Amino acid sequence: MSEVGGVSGVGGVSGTGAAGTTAVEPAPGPTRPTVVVDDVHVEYRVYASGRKVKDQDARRRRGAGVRRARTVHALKGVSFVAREGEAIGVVGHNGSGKSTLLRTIAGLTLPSRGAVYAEDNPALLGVNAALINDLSGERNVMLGGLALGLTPAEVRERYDDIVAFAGIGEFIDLPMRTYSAGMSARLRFAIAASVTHRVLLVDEALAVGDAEFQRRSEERIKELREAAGTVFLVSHSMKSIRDTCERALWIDHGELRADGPAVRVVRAYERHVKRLRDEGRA
Ligand SMILES: Nc1ncnc2c1ncn2[C@@H]1O[C@H](COP(=O)(O)OP(=O)(O)OP(=O)(O)O)[C@@H](O)[C@H]1O
Repeated sequence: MSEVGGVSGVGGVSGTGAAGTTAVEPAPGPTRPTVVVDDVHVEYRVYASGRKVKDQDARRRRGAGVRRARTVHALKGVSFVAREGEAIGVVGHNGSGKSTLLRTIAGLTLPSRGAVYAEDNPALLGVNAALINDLSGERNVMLGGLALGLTPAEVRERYDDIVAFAGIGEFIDLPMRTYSAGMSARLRFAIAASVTHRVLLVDEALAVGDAEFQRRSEERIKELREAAGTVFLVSHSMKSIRDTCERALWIDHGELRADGPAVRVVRAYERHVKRLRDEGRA
């Protein structure tokens, strides 16, 4: 993370044993940062066709058919540091900015202000991963594997495991357009999870499978974490967040409302949702 001056130095805590004495084991410090999100703002420009202008002159002045732009401020000054070995859940209401946060960390959406510094190329593993619906599952495994930086030989080596993990049986020979939403999402997860990423971003993938698939994906996330990676998990399932992550971020209307132990953040978020429900606002 060369752009982050000074940040990579905060992980290690060096021993300070006095001369002539036995070296003192360094106290266990925080692990190395893998992602630094620094005051990130994301604004989308949304174009909508405006009201029809009846008056001809006004129409000419305003330009007939010119669409008016509106700005959606999806992230508003979000900052945090993620570290090696952490699994971080991201919770929040619909439209709060969770997917935008993941897309920004992955470098797919550019911040309008602020910056993201990441070690390695964070891989976004979501239901949106670019596969081609007219190709068979088998061709898509090759395509997805190559897109993740594997060689053709490496993809072939992992092929059977990927197909078994996705659990889509003989459908693997059929075009992906014949798959149910759950089947194609499981295949996307299986392809992306076949590579040990340093930073893995998972968007709702766990919600797509049955209980058995969810158990396997949670296990895989744990393995990736133990391989000293950092995993971000966006989910509306508070159980998945609690079972998989020890830390959670709560995004509320684009702002980071809480960052702390998953159990506490989830509890606070659930209380908030209940309060809104009680007040008839959710
Ligand atoms: N490509 C886009 N163009 C314009 N606006 C967008 C775009 N993507 C997201 N938004 C808007 O940005 C805000 C945050 O959206 P985002 O998808 O990040 O929320 P989310 O928390 O992931 O929602 P959900 O839980 O429903 O998936 C919303 O108001 C959404 O309408």
